[in-house]
Amino acid sequence: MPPDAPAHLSEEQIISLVAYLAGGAGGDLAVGIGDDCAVLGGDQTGLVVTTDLLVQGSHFDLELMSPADVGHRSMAANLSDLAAMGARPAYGFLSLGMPARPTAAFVSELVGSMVAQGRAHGLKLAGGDTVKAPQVVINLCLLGAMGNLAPVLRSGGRLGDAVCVTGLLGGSGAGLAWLQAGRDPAEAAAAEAVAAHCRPTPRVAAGRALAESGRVHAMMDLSDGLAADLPRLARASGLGAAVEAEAVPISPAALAVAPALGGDALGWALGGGEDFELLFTCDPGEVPLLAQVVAEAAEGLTVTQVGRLTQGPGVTLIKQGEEEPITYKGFDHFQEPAP
Ligand SMILES: Nc1ncnc2c1ncn2[C@@H]1O[C@H](COP(=O)(O)OP(=O)(O)OP(=O)(O)O)[C@@H](O)[C@H]1O
Ligand SMILES: Cc1ncc(C[n+]2csc(CCOP(=O)(O)O)c2C)c(N)n1
Ligand SMILES: [Mg+2]
Repeated sequence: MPPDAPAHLSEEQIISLVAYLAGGAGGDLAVGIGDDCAVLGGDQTGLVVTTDLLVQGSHFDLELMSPADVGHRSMAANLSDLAAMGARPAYGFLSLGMPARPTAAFVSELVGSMVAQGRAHGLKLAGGDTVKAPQVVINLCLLGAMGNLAPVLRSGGRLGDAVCVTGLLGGSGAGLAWLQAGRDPAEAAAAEAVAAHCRPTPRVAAGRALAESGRVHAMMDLSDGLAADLPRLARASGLGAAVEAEAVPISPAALAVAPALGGDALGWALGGGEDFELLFTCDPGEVPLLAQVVAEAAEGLTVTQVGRLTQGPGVTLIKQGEEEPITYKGFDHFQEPAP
């Protein structure tokens, strides 16, 4: 253990410790721990690999959503990491843990929805593992193919780059808050937010089109929220970033439920997580062209410039002209609750 390790670790500190123990990329591993996917080299050149573990109570609550929703979300979360590299989904491996006495209806709903979401993006389920577990746990490992394209990494950002996001942010966090407040998911005002949370759309075609354009410098997907994910992209690029609060494309779905829940729509947009939109950087002059590329690839999906890459250090939020360090927090599994 490193001598300066704190007693209790955050999610990010755990990953740093694992990366320290595992050692970095090299040899036939082109990109190891630290990006959305590992990038294989040597005989496996052109393949990227991602894996995500989803656990009842941490990532989904089967009291609040259907097994089909859980299956869809699990596959979407993983496909989103392939999208972030510009990869084409290829093969999936599903490891499933379930309590005793699982029913055919439950497995059909969960896995059927997962397979349908994968197939819609060209992915074939090719294997996995099944065990009894105290609660439902789902691990997907996906392989993506780059073809003749180089994967778009988090580390390619350049000073002065425009920082852009696809789509709208905050809908998923708002939908989760609605469900966790015990509100009726069928209520019209919340339908869009609940759908954003239960049935997110991974931006596979947009990610591929952005990679194909050759004009994107760095890219990742937004799983923990802009407030957590942009610092990762900026740090990987050796830079900082500034975000204009007024430019953040807050989802109308989040704005619609905020008053009823006493919630903060900007907070969901920056820190709610699980929107699974793409975050990318490019020359500021290329934003309109890339917006067109994305709109054509993904049925009118929008691109919004939310800020720029700076010398740093760190990420600042510009609110009504005032620049301050970003205080919104993204999602961390091991975050201690506020005292
Ligand atoms: N237990 C672990 N062992 C090895 N590598 C890990 C472990 N946990 C995370 N990583 C690696 O650390 C990096 C960041 O992981 P993380 O799960 O935060 O990925 P992400 O893409 O930021 O999030 P998401 O998977 O939600 O999109 C990835 O390269 C991932 O493969
Ligand atoms: C029951 C329940 N509680 C909390 C959340 C919120 N949540 C869980 S994981 C995550 C970020 C991405 O995860 P990871 O970093 O593991 O990929 C977020 C925002 C949820 N969806 N369901
Ligand atoms: Mg990711």
